[in-house]
Amino acid sequence: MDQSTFEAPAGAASAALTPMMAQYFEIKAVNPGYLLFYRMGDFYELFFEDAEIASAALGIVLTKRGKHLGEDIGMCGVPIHAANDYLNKLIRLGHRVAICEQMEDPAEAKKRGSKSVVKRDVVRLVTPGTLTEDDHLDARASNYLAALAMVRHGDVDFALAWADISTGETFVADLTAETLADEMARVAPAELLLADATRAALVERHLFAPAWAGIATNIAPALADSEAAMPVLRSAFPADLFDPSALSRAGRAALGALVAYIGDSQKGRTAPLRPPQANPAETTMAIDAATRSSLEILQTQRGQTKGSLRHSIDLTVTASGARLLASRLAAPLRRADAINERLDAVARLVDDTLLRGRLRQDLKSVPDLARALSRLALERGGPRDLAAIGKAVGAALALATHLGNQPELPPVLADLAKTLGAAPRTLASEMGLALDDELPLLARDGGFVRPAYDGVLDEERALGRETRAVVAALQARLMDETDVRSLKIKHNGVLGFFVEVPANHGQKLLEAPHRETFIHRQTMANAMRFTTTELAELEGRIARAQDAALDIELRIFARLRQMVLAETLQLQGLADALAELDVTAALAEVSALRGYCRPIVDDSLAFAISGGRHPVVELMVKAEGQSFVANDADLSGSEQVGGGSLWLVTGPNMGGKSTFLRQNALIAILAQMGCYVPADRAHIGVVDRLFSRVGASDDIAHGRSTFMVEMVETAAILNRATRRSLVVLDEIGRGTATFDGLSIAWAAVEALHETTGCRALFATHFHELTSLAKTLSRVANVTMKVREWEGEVVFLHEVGPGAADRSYGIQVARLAGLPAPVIARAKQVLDVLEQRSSGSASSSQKASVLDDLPLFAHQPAPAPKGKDPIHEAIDAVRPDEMTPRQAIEALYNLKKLRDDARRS
Ligand SMILES: Nc1ncnc2c1ncn2[C@@H]1O[C@H](COP(=O)(O)OP(=O)(O)OP(=O)(O)O)[C@@H](O)[C@H]1O
Repeated sequence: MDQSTFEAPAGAASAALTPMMAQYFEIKAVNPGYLLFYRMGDFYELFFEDAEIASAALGIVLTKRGKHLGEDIGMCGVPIHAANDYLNKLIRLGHRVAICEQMEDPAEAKKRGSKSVVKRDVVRLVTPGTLTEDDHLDARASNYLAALAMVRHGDVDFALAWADISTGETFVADLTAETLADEMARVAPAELLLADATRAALVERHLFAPAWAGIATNIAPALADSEAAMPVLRSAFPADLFDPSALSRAGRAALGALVAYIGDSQKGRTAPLRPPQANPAETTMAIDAATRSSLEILQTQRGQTKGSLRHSIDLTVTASGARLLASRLAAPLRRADAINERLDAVARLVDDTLLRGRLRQDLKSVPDLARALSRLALERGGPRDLAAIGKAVGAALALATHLGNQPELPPVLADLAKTLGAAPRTLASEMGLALDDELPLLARDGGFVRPAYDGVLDEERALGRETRAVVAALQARLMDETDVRSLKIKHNGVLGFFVEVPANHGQKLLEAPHRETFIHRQTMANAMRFTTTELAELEGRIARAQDAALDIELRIFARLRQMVLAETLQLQGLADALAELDVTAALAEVSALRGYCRPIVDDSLAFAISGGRHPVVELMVKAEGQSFVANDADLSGSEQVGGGSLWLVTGPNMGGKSTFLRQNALIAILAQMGCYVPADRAHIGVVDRLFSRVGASDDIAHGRSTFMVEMVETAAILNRATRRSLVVLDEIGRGTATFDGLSIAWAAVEALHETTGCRALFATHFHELTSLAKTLSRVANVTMKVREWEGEVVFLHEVGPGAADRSYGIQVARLAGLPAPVIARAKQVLDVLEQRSSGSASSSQKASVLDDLPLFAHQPAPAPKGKDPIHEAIDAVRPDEMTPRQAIEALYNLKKLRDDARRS
């Protein structure tokens, strides 16, 4: 333990710093903004304000340790063995932590003088975007660190670079003011690096989303400099795989900042970043932030995975497969040939149940290769990570054999078989030979090398075991010599080996002749402890054997680690292949289990879905024992006719409009990510951009009303949608006065039809809009069918041609439990308004009818009484006065009345 002290010496001037305090302040000063975990023996201690923050956040005791400038120094401590949990909690709460370790043995420091302080240094900065440990990460989600850079000249405004250091994936993309928010929504980084000037420019241009404030880390402008970035990037990536000069200035600046920040946070350890993929969005379907949220692709609008599209189709069996599935869902493809290649692979596994089952079974035991590799590279890995690599390689080879035995594999599967088959076999065999079955988390705990792997290690271990036998023999001898039968040789961390006798025999050993042999160490309540020269020598031999064995094990660990790191690129490729195989098999599984169909995907402007279902609502409805009603949609068009078609969807609230709208957007996403779709048949001409505005949203944090948000989003659609886009819009114009709203909706439909020519579904309660179908050739009216029965509305959830004549809002309000007087009053008002708009009454008549209506506030309208025979029969029933027989008869009568009513 470090003997130096943190406290100012008693009586010293209050400003005097002990050497340790000086060291603390020095380290703290170069790591501003971080809570400093300052290692002292078996604890990380936090001081001053850090201690106050951490004790409040972690619920641990805040104590005092001496004074500084006349004030108490607050302190709290975190034991080393539990540090990970505390760290995790702090990071989740948005704190950043600098881990400061002791860089030498306290004995070393002592050699320099009794007052010397143990050398300490920060070995790692822990931030939300630089996590690598399994305890800190969600195994099934990527954890991106992103850097945003801006240049004020040239054609590119912004660039975003992002990487997951737990897997090495790295990307960089040029962005414009328009695409910035979309890309941020797709990447969803855990931490965003940006310089103050960039942030200010974004805020000024209303481009800084409020949510980014919570993940933003301010970096020095010099870090995001396009020139300074060049040497950083040249040394980070192999020249033959990546040429930084091919990037835009902004791209270089962003990527340079990202790499430099990662380097700094890992304090010299190299994260295994892969050569960056540039501009990944160029080949994928553009989906803006509002659409992602509206369609609940990766998470619901409440931020939960359950209930999202991902949750409903994720049948992957590995963590890396789950991460890849999520990134494919977030970025469906835009090229028909690439999509069809994926679909070919899925189709093969849909058809071959046996092969699919076998692959999935084998995949289940594949460990997370990419994350194990990353930890090893960052010197944070242990024996279990080595074993994971060996196991993954072994599994890859087995999978390659299953696949390789199959005739005529589609290209994607053939490529996967090739990559898997080329896995570095020696790693699997070496790890199998070297590593034991039960492994410690950390190499320094030792005991992980399998017996018979290393001759010298076996010898040292045998020596350790032998000396233990010698200890047993010594105990027997001492027992005989002293004639104390209860004498024991024991071991603890403080004394090492010692002889223990019960208290009543202790005196005997303190006296001649035994006192020549036994040296007193400790007196306990019930026992007395001694040592002997022989025992001390033996202890030295055991300790030396243990040290020697551990030393050999650590050298073996280092060699195995080097073997693994030498194959980094190949192992990363292998991790990708394993994830891709898992995703392909999982999509095939979901397609087969749920009766999805293979979509035809081409470059036409088709969008023809027969028997389409909503992948999430279908599961929910089925879980409630009901069946989901499948619906067709046909928005197909062509260049010749001026583009795609637009369906105006009318129908009652709760009739299933939103579900129908969303299901078609989700079908497009699933098809283009390379999955079968929930439909009987589907033909989709590739969609370049998807827009979906379904369900109200407001943005109070941004100071914009629901209507304002709606208009901003509608503007984005009208400005950005192309002929290839799919637009799904729900009730545009509902948030303002009726006529304003109607006019806006009317003009938006005309613009989509006449100018954009995209394929669109447009749900509305403005029934006036349906007359557009008469004048606009590619507009068609459909409606959600309902049936009315005894004043109740029954939703059929079926889409049929035509327009709804009513919204049934009042019936839905009654279902929702609005008080009966309110419902009755609403009906009266509706009747008057309908008469007025039908023009059957003169204006003075209408006014007087409205005036004559009893006002709800003064005189609640009576709840409507049942006048039909069923209600009358029920009213006539007096259960207390009935015999069982009469009750049965009454029941039969009621059923008969109900049947009569149905027939009429
Ligand atoms: N095709 C369907 N088959 C079976 N049930 C359905 C179907 N479509 C919708 N539903 C059920 O009806 C409920 C309401 O659907 P939805 O939210 O789509 O209605 P809506 O017409 O958009 O209503 P509102 O206009 O009030 O938003 C769903 O939660 C679901 O339970």
